[in-house]
Amino acid sequence: MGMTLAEKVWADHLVRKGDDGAPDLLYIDLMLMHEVTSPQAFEGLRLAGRTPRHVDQLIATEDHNTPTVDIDRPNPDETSATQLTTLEKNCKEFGVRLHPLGDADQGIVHAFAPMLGLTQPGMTIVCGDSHTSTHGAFGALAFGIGTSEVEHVMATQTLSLKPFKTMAINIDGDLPADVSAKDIILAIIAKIGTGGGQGYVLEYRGKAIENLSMDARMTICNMSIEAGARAGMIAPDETTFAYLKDRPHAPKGELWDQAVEYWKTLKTDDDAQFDAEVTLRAEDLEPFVTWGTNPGQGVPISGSVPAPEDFADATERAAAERALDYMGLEAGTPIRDIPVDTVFIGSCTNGRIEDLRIAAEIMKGHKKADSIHRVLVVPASSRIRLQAEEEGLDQIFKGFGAEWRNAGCSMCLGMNPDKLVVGERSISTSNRNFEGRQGKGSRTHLASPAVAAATAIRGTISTPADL
Ligand SMILES: CC(C)[C@H](C(=O)O)[C@@H](O)C(=O)O
Ligand code: SF4
Repeated sequence: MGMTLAEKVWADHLVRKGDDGAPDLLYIDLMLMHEVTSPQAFEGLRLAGRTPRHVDQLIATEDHNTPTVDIDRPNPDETSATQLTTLEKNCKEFGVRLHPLGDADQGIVHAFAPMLGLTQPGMTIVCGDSHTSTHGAFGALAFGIGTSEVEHVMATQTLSLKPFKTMAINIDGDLPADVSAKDIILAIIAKIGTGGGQGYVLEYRGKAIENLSMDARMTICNMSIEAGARAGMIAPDETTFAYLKDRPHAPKGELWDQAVEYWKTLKTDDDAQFDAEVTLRAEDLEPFVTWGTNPGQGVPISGSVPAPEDFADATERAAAERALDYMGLEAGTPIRDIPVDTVFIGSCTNGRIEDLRIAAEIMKGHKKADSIHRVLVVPASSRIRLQAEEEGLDQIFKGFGAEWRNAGCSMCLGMNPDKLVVGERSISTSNRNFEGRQGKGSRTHLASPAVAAATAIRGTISTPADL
């Protein structure tokens, strides 16, 4: 029987097969690191008197605790400053490459690496971060790991783990005009639930996926974790190769030709069997917005806030009740009637150049609604910021009344100065809307850059079609 893409990458990295159901030992090609989940791993190595086994297969950046304004001044938050100086000291001591704040290639860990051509088809890639699934957009087997596993990979460049089950997510047909990659993944999570992908690697397939750009594919794979999956993958193709060509760390010359020959083999065999399959019709999709406190509590923008009794499952009903209370929403309220206070365009889900272009195109010639307190536009990496400035996007954002920021995780999570205050409601292009995610008592609605931009103009949750 044939093999799926994930099974092929797994087999190509098998150091040792586990006996009688024991975990396999898997070789890890690349580990990405940031300031939050690396200190303990470095300390573990130090205490054991070890050094990294392949230091050239490790690379770090600063992204979670970094400010996005006044980056040349001392970090206003002592804990954040300590996190960042600790990473700098550790990388210096152990010889790990680091792109710190202020470096031309600094950025969110899941944005800077693909842009450097470090993320390549067929690789195994890990990071102490749950959105490492982003890199599966290139046909890599990429997944988040815990701090003790970060230490294990530093010391051995391997990981002990059991193979993931495989789930095909088929999306055929053509996407309607105002439907984006973010809407696809929010619809998938709403369909299979935040636990639907538990133990699986999801392979996104079908014409609608093949027609997507690499930025859009990264948006989809990024949120695989929000469906409970370990990883998300898309088979590499000409779109992938064109994105990677001539990037700093991509293979060059003869090595490029050899790499592309191998990369072309990385697709699921026609006779391969997935453990599960889910199918959505692209034509059925529309812009999606979350109403609740997990990424699965979302509805099409034409819908309304559901009532707890709409949920047959008792657990879901109780979760909906709690979510409505936390979000301060009434069942039956049309999504388009919900006013927001703040708009955040950024994160490793939707902070790339295509996302900024979409938002700028919608915001051009408009001003932010008077009812909107703040619009933050935060590029996912410094290179993206420079690219956006070359294209004049920053001028559009500033003319609109938005704040144009330096690269970082920013308001995606409340771990740096970019936070919401209690009760403040945002429309956010990030990937999590948990209670307190963007700051204590914050209320987050997840949506695409197009919906965020249209909402910034109208003040209530909107799509460009509403302008
Ligand atoms: C800080 C890090 C461990 C965390 C994660 O991995 O999810 C963060 O990136 C997030 O998005 O909440
Ligand atoms: S942008 Fe958000 S989701 Fe992505 S790595 Fe940073 S905190 Fe995590």
